[in-house]
Amino acid sequence: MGFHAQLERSWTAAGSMLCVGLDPDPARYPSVFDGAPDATERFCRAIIDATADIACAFKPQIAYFASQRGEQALENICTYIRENHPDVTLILDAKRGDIGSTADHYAHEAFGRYGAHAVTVNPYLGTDSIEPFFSEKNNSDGSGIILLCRTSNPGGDDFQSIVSSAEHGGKPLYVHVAERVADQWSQLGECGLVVGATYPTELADVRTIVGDLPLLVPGVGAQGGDAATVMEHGASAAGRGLIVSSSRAILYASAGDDFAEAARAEAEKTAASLRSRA
Ligand SMILES: O=C(O)c1cc(=O)[nH]c(=O)n1[C@@H]1O[C@H](COP(=O)(O)O)[C@@H](O)[C@H]1O
Repeated sequence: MGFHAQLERSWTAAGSMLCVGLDPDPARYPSVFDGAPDATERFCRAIIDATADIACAFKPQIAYFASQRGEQALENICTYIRENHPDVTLILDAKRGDIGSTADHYAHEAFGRYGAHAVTVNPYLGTDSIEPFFSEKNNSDGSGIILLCRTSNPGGDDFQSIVSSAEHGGKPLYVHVAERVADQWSQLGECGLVVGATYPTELADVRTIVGDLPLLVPGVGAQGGDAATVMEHGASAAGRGLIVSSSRAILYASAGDDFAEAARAEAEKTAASLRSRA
């Protein structure tokens, strides 16, 4: 099943557009995991099982695993999600982007090794850096890419808000990205875009440009974005179209033995603001 069809299935099954970000930081694990060699895998599985029925997506962040030599744990967790929670969309947050010959390997990593339904990709190397993600060799299941458009961090302004010359339309760079994805890259394969919850005006602009394409919206919870505002500015005409991601606020809702229950309670609170209207 392709990325977009999988996402429709997930929105319906979860009844919400909440994505739980998996950013496992050993320094913040509850003490029950002290000294456990498989702590990362067990911590993530506990969070996954506690939230799977109300989450449309899980989004593991690859750096959190790679920095602790945890690629095998990531692989196991991805397999666990695909096998035990098939209704939930698996998004690998890797923010890849490179020349075609290298992008080929990034695509194989995301879809072949980790079995992701979609992977986050940096658009700035252009069309030939995107094509390998959609080649038959790397992607026979219709997996998708989610392109960074207007990121949630303040420094996103440094480049993404620069307005092009009149010759190029006199628009901010993130608008050029949205237009390119909507008009051209969506013809190559199934796409989505990243727009931070912390920039609701830009979120509304991007929604207008890209029609029904899915928007991954990080920045609620720890970064201060508001879920209800995201719904208001970012939902598609059908009241769907969003993957609203929160990581730390859910993962570390409690440092005690009740961490999984606390994670669920926090996830429920956010999901309630993100109920799809369709
Ligand atoms: O692509 C992303 O997921 C992403 C894009 C963006 O613009 N901002 C952003 O915070 N993220 C990721 O989303 C997660 C946010 O985590 P919390 O702030 O703890 O919810 C991190 O894993 C970030 O790497």
